Amino acid sequence: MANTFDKLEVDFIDQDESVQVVADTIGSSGEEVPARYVRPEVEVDPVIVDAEGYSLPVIDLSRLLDPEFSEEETAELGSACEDWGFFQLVNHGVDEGWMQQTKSDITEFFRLPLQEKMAVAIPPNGMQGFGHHFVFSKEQKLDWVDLLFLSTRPVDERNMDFWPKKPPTFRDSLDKYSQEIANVFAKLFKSMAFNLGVDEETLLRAFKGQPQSVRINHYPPCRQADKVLGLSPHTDGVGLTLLLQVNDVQGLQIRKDGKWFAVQNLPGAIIVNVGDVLEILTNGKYKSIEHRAVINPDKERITIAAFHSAPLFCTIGPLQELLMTDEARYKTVDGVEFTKGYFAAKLEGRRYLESLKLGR
Ligand SMILES: O=C(O)CCC(=O)C(=O)O
Ligand SMILES: [Fe+2]
Repeated sequence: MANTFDKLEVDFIDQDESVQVVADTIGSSGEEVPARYVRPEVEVDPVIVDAEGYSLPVIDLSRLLDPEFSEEETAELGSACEDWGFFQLVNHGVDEGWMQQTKSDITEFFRLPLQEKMAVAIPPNGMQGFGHHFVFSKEQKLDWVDLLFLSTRPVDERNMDFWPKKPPTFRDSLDKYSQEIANVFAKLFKSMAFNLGVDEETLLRAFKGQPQSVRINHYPPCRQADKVLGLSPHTDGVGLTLLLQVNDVQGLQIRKDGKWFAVQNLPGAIIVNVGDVLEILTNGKYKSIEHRAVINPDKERITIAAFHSAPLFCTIGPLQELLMTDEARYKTVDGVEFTKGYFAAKLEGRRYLESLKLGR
């Protein structure tokens, strides 16, 4: 069955080179970084480290679910989504065995010879598979990353052509991981609905069918790490993102008070962030915050981001229940328009969300 991403098949972009592989070409060599990867801003941008009195909120899922503590923890969750748009989730209950298996299968996939990874290469103008998204000109700046992007839910919309067959356990472990993460997502949404004072069903309806996709990021090391970016600054065009670091190399930075805050991922914690769609649904109460990924000079870094989106064929706008007490701060658009607008703006270095804001 055709997947939502196949339906979208990016007709709005003319890609000339869908697969640009960093790792197997220039990743570990000591040569000069090619000009199209050089980002002069990385060296000069101010970065906040933990010691400066900032610390990323930590939310405990077991407390959210425990009647004795849930009210207190839900208030913490709300503040984290309002003030930071990011938090670390501990005691999330994701099966440790599957988490480890997923991590080792992902690592093994990226270790395969290029030829074998190309078996699931992103086709021209496609979204799913291994490679690099939206490479459409020789002048365009590129991120220092090779990714594997897959649509994981609804299950019957998966396009297995892009799911690696090697290592042999890859498909099974990603399937289980996707289910575990979908469960966490549903629990978080329940608490968020409570915090927002809206009916749980209303919020879940906005994510009907629980569409989920994963972006598995492989950031090769780079001798001149302060000249490149693994992922350039962006916000996620989805509801919620759950990010797992596959190895213990840090690299995520988030926008805080005009500087970049370097996240120190707690061992085993999942990093959760609010995306543009949730900012719109909550009428701006929860914030979708800009973030980026920096590169390590010696070590590769691997992460898996699970995106929970609104279905493509739906409308995205502030929840009606919130508009009883507040005026709409964002336009309502349909899912296809939103997705196209998000990617088109991103390629121009703009934020689509800004053009949806009302009353400025
Ligand atoms: O790898 C990271 O630390 C960030 C990943 C991310 O922001 C994304 O995939 O959207
Ligand atoms: Fe992101």
